[in-house]
Amino acid sequence: MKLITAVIKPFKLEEVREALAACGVSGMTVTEVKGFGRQKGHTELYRGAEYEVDFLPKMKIEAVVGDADSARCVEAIVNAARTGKIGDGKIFVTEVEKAVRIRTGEEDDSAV
Ligand SMILES: Nc1ncnc2c1ncn2[C@@H]1O[C@H](COP(=O)(O)OP(=O)(O)OP(=O)(O)O)[C@@H](O)[C@H]1O
Repeated sequence: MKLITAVIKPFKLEEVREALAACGVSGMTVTEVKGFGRQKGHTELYRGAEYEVDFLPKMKIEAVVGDADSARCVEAIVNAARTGKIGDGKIFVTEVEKAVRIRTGEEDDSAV
């Protein structure tokens, strides 16, 4: 299994959620975060206003998916989250050793 962590522009959350659902992703965790990338010190547009600050609001999406689905999900996120402007975000993919659905005790691929 893989953990896909995507940091995206907040207004793209719904589009990314729909794109992941279309990929068969059945669960995800979303957190409001702040961060910066290379654009630090430069101007980024957020809700129509220009900011020159260190940290900008972002949404972090975490989804654990089967190995076979990972590449397709990453592509779906890229397509849904891209505006072509700075600050579109990043995607990180990491290995997941174990998953358990607490209610049933199902494990790994059956649990995600
Ligand atoms: N190396 C990193 N490690 C962890 N989080 C990161 C990293 N780079 C970016 N992020 C997170 O992703 C968010 C969006 O990154 P951002 O799109 O600004 O990256 P960038 O490299 O500057 O790309 P761009 O040139 O498209 O703006 C940041 O606000 C931060 O929360």
